[in-house]
Amino acid sequence: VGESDHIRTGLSKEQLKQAYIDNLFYLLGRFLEVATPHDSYMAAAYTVRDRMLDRWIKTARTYKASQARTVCYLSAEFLLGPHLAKNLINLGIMEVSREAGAELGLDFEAILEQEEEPGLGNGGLGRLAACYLDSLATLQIPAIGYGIRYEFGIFDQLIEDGWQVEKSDVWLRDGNPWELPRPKLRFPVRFGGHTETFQDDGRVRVRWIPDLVVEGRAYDTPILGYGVSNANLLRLWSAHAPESFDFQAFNTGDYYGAVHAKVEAETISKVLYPNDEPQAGKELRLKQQYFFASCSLQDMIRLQLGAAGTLEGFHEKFVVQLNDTHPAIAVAELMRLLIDEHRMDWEPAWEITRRTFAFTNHTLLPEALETWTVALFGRLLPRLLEIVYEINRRFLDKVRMHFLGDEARIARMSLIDEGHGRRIRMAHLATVGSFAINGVAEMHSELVKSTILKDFHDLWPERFHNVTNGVTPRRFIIVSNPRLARLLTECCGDDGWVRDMDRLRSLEPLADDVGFHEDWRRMKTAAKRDLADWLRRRVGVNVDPETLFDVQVKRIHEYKRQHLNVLHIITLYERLKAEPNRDVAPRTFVFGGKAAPGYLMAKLIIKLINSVAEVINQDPQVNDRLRVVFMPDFNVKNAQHLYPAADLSEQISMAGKEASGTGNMKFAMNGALTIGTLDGANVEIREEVGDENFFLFGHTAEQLQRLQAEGYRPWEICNDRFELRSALDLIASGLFSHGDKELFRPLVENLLYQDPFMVLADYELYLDRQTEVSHAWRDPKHWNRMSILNVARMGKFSSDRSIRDYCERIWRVRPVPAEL
Ligand SMILES: CCc1ccc([C@H](C)CC(=O)N[C@@H]2O[C@H](CO)[C@@H](O)[C@H](O)[C@H]2O)cc1
Repeated sequence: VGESDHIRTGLSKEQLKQAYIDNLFYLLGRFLEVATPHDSYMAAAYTVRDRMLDRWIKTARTYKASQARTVCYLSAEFLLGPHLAKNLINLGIMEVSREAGAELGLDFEAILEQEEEPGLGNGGLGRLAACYLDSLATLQIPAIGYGIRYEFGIFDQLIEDGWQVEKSDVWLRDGNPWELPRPKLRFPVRFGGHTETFQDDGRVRVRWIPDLVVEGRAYDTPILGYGVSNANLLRLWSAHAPESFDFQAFNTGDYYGAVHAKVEAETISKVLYPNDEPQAGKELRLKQQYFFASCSLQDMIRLQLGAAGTLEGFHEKFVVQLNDTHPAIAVAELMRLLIDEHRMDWEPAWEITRRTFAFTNHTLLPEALETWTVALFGRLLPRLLEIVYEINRRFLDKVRMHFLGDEARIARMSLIDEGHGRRIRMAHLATVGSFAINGVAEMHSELVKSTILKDFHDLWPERFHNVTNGVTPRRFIIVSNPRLARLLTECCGDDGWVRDMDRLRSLEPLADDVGFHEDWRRMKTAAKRDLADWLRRRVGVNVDPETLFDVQVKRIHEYKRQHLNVLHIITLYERLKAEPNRDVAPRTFVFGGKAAPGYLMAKLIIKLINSVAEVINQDPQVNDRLRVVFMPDFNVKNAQHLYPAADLSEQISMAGKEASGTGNMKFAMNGALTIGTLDGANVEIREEVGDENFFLFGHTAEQLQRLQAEGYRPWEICNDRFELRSALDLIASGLFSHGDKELFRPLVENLLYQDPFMVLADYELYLDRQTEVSHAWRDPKHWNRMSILNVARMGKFSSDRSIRDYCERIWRVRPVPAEL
């Protein structure tokens, strides 16, 4: 029976309908008439999964046969988003599935809405990992994503009385049809205890006697490429107790004792840490990091021994990308496995290790650079501490030889920060153990070399690279914005742009085509209407699709400066109150984003946004021209409603703080114009789209540094900026807090007397640029021209380009097409 006509792999409408009915029947014990929307979703998911497994098995067979060099992407976060629509697109069966669903009387949108998104990440770093998995499969690069199967992902965000309220994310409640448990694939991971040395045929070896051993079990999720047969693997580890029930304890009536080991073990993969920059430094976090690093390396060693029977050449078979410092412990763990478990000597083990790892840094914020106290690290991972000490001893010997007598440099470069209570610098461990280090945008990579890793760049300039981030056009154009996707395919003549986005340049000549402008305006307005409907249904707020949709969605953080955006809104409000007939382009401000639960200032900013919204939206004098909305629970699923509908994308971080940003790329790819600072990837977006098609404002990173060096006194800025003074006074007056002058005092005083992220310094420049935006909006022909040129010139920011860069510059891997 040929592939195509097999009921479980065929892609024809009839085969999909039959497969759906069969899955409803045999997997869910349901039939059409009684199936609930969730049953329908599960049956649809299994129908799609079968087609993916078919490709996955053939891919695995092809990779095995070709002994292909494999990229292993180690990340504590994978923000995948809902699977169904994305997999239908990548299989090329979205349209035929819609038809099949219609003929079966199914509500396709309702089925898609059913899916609980796997929120196994916080923000940029986790979503980037997901985009990269999509591009690795689409480019047919043999790759494995390794991470943690958190039982609870990023919290669901409710807004109650304007405040963020966190609800646990029970994403596995109704089962997950996209994963395959691999109960037999399990690895032991040790914690605590002590080490002891012993003689082993004339050599001193070390054994680690742990006082806790947990078991890592694999759960596999196929990741299918777009328009190819390759399906790669995402392997997530879940923690279990080797013995999940202690019968002896039970016999003695110690019921808690009976399940203690089980509970303690499972806690390790229980929940994602919801912090998006500041390091928690919690023991459980270190346990999580070591747990998945160890399971992943043990799995690679199993594959290597299975394929080659030796660990020689391990670094030729595998290249391991460390997604920030969260998996950096892997450097020491590979040494432990090679030396202690596979009885290799230090030197050959180190040669393999340092040729295996590459490290990506995603942030310059000092509080996000992870360090662990030697005390905690040593207590939890005694053998790893010994290995870190030895790596450090040998490394510092080299540094001493290179920089004779420069003890200050030695202290700065050491893996151990001897000050601050002796802490292990994970960024240094990752850097010393890697053959390549990269930042995530040109400006950021330069700052990595000139600031946090300067000493290492002085020592190893050849190891430092830049790979500017990218996003997958499959999810962020085709799934999110099918109208735009159709228009682009029409203009380009085929869908080649989906895998080669530079082809969108062929849109440029249409930037002055009146007819095309009409198509373009219709596409954008329809997306804005969809968002308006969605916001009415979900948030209960009415917005006018004819207004300028000004959108800022990202994690809430002071360096991202959501509060600068609010100051603009308050100033507009005051201007309109003072001069009701003032010519202000009607705007709808949309905010969204989660705050780390312990980050009080970020939570206060959410409250301020909702409080300002409450006053403005109820003010009949202005609410026809100003409307403010905070969209709750910003996640991948909800974001897909926003990117197509935005006219203006707010990328207003303090210059030098946002490593790259990726939301900026998603908005510009969907035709939004960007108002932004010279920060992260904004710099490159402006270069690509043309500075005449980008609303740049603000001080540069150098200018801000100089301002700070000269002694920055934010309160003085207010003295001769009346509107700024007035906006801050209005907040302090209690207007937005029912007269309570205390509520926002911490925020107002922070801005007036510290303002660490230079909000006041950039206020006037921002407002001036925003005035220009309003003028530009008044000229739809000009606006649409800029919008079309933005999309035409965003090819560089496809994650396919990023992955090609990694393959050529760092990983040295080549595509291995899987044959169906
Ligand atoms: C220890 C807690 C913690 C958790 C996550 C992180 C991430 C590095 C934060 C993050 O997501 N950084 C973002 O990474 C994106 C992908 O490269 C960039 O586009 C963003 O600029 C950067 O803030 C730091 C510290």
